Amino acid sequence: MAQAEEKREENHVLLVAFSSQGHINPMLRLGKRLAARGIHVSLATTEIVRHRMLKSSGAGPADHVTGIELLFFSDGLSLDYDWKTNLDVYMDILGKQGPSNLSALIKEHYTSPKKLLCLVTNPFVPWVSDVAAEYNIPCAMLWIQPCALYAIYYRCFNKLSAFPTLTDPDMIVELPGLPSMEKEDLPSFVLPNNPFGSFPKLFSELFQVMEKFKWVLGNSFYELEKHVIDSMCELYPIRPTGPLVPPTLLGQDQELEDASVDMWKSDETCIEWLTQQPPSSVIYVSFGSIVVLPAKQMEAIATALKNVKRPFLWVVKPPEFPTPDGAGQLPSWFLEETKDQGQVVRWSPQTRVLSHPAVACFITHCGWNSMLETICSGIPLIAYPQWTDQPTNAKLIVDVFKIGVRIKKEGDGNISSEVIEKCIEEVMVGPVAEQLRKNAMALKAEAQKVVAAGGSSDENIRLFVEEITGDSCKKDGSRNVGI
Ligand SMILES: O=c1ccn([C@@H]2O[C@H](COP(=O)(O)OP(=O)(O)O)[C@@H](O)[C@H]2O)c(=O)[nH]1
Ligand SMILES: O=C(/C=C/c1ccccc1)O[C@@H]1O[C@H](CO)[C@@H](O)[C@H](O)[C@H]1O
Repeated sequence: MAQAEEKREENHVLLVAFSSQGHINPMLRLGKRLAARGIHVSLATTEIVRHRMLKSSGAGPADHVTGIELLFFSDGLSLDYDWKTNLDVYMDILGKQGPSNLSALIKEHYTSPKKLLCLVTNPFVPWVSDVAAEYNIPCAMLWIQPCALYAIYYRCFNKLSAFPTLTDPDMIVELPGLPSMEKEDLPSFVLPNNPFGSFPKLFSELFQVMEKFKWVLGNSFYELEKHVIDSMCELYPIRPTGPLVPPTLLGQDQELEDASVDMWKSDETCIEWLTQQPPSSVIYVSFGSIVVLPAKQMEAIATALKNVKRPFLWVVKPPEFPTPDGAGQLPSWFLEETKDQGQVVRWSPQTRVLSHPAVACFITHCGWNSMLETICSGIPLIAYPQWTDQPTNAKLIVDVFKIGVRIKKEGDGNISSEVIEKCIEEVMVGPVAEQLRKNAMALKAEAQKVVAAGGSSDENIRLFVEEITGDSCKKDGSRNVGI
């Protein structure tokens, strides 16, 4: 047997991730923390990731990320398939083709699959637990959104609490460990008018068979979400092991190397530009890798940035599937009229941007990775959520973590530039801004503590490793540090 194969047999965990950067990177970072405790780790995802990584780096085959081996399987579709327009079809085909393709990959790469300690999956590929069962391997899930979302979906899809319906769309949702939530605060997938049917179906199936997952790990930390984490103890516990962000943001760069993939090439010139700006002066704006804002909303943000006359750095990622209505594009006047005020890039080195001393606040779509990176950088947020977990993440920012404000939509669903300007001023100057900054700095300090030796997330990882390697006497998945 070749040496690499021998290694795979011994103390090995296979992570399986959905193809988005925001799903793969927390998995890889969990992988690094397992590797630091002597586990051999590989990550399997779909072919599109290999393709995007090659495009972004222009380099040779992407088969390792700082010691973690990458393996790829087909999602059953061509690389240029327009998943954005056909989201439900995409999820359906992935759910049908993924299991057999992953199973074949495991057979091809592991001479004795049964010897794998564990498969770790994430919520958009829940069928991985069936592949694990086929080989009699235990399965864990890394929940890659706030624990609050885990609790909401668990209660909603097991019908343990009342949620809005077509006949009562405006009801207030009351759940243990969480503030009262209006429909604007709920994840879009639990709303009766959610247009993407595949996600409620996926989550409904997933949350009714949670016992397929021996462990549920979370990309969050106990001290950030203690009430809602405690509320799940009696139902199906979640063990927070995060924040799974680059070690530089946690003061751990000396002891831990980062593992992450870049699907888009970042424009490093913005760091140079940031260095020329006064401390805490720049408004950073980004809506992540997927959201494409309608032209009217782009116009409102552009107008607000120009009017506040403060330096800004705006990530405008060209839409993967452009439309003729100008969605996701800057208004034609913007670059010329703001050329001395700010910078626009197609993709930024976000974690370096957020931790740069010139950055004052972040206007964000509230993707959970962006939120954790901001928490670890200690700066306030301006929330402009769009879909999936983002509305709930915005609610947490404002009412639970108290580190930001939210841009409220008008009755017609649009946003006005005046409202955005008000939000910017609120987080930049005055007593509210001061309090938000204080709270943000306190959470940053807490985040550093939980991942350090003996911190709550570090302990949860230690327990998990003990249990998958059989070094523990108690294996019922219920132990959770902080509870
Ligand atoms: O210009 C950008 C915008 C985003 N990101 C990274 O992309 C991820 C976005 O994940 P998130 O969950 O916030 O949102 P998604 O893109 O998945 O909607 C985060 O890790 C960001 O640091 C980046 O590197 N450069
Ligand atoms: O990264 C995604 C992927 C969404 C997707 C892509 C293709 C087909 C279906 C769905 O979503 C982001 O994930 C983050 C972590 O779960 C989350 O916090 C962000 O809000 C999502 O935008």
